[in-house]
Amino acid sequence: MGALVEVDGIHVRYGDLVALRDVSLSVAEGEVVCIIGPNGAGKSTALTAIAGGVAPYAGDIRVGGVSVLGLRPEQVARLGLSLVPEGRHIFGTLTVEENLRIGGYIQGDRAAAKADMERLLALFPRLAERLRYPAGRLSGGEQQMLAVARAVMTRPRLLLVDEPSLGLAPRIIDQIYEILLDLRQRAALTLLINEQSSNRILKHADRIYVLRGGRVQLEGPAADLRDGEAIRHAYFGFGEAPVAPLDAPA
Ligand SMILES: Nc1ncnc2c1ncn2[C@@H]1O[C@H](COP(=O)(O)OP(=O)(O)OP(=O)(O)O)[C@@H](O)[C@H]1O
Repeated sequence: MGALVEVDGIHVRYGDLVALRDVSLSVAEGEVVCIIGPNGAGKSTALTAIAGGVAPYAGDIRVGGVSVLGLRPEQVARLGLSLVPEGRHIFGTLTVEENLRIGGYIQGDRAAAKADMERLLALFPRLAERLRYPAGRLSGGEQQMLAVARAVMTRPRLLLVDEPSLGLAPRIIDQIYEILLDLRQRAALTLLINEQSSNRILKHADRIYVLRGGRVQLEGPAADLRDGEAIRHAYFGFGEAPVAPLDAPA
C-alpha cells in the first residue's frame, strides 16, 4: 500500500497570489510528519488543500489512494481525515460536552461515541472537570485540547493539526504534544502537524518538511535534522542573515 497522504506537485493560488508552488509531500500510515515554516509560507494552505477546503489548480492529492480533487470537505472527511484548524473553531457558547458530542455525532454510532468520550476524558482530565462549562470560557490551552478531542471523536485515521502551539505557554504546549503522541498510539492515528518553530517538533516528529515562499525547501527524517543548521538555512534562505532565532515568538 502507498502512503496514507500523497501530495503530488500541487500549485494553489488565491486570485493572483500563488500560495503553493509544486509542493509534494507524503505521510505514511502511523507517521508523525511536521511542516514547519515562517508566517505566510503556505502551511495552512497545504493542510486545507488536503482536507478539500481549497482546490489546487495543478497536481494531485490522494488520501488512502483516493484523489480528493473535486471532493467537498465533508466527502474528504469520510476518507478518515479530521482537521484541527488554526484558531481552534470550537463553539464558544456550547458546553465542552456539547462540543464533544458534535464530533461523536459526525462519527454516527452513538454507543461508540459514548465509549470514545469516556476514553478521551480520561486523557483530558481538564476537560472532564469542565464538561458543563461554555467552551468559550476555557483557557487557550483547554480550547486547543477541546479542538483536538472533538476532532478525535470523529474517529479519524489521519489528524491534521494547524499550529497547535499558537499562543500557548511552553508547559501547555508540552501537554498538548504528550496527548497527541499518546493518541497516536492508542487510536492508531497518523499525524500531520503545522508549526512555526522547530525545537519541540524535532523531538516528536518522524519527518519534517520546511516550507517557505510556497515551496518545499527541505525535507528529511527529524533525526537527521536535529542540529538545526539545515533547517535554519531552509527557513530563512541561504545567504540571508537570520532575522530571529527559530523559536522566538513571531
Ligand atoms: N483565503 C485566502 N485568500 C487570499 N490569500 C490567502 C488566503 N489564505 C492564505 N492566503 C495567503 O496565502 C499565503 C500562504 O498563507 P498560509 O496561511 O497558507 O501560510 P502559513 O504558512 O499557514 O502562515 P501562518 O503561519 O501565518 O498561518 C499568504 O501569503 C496568505 O496571505
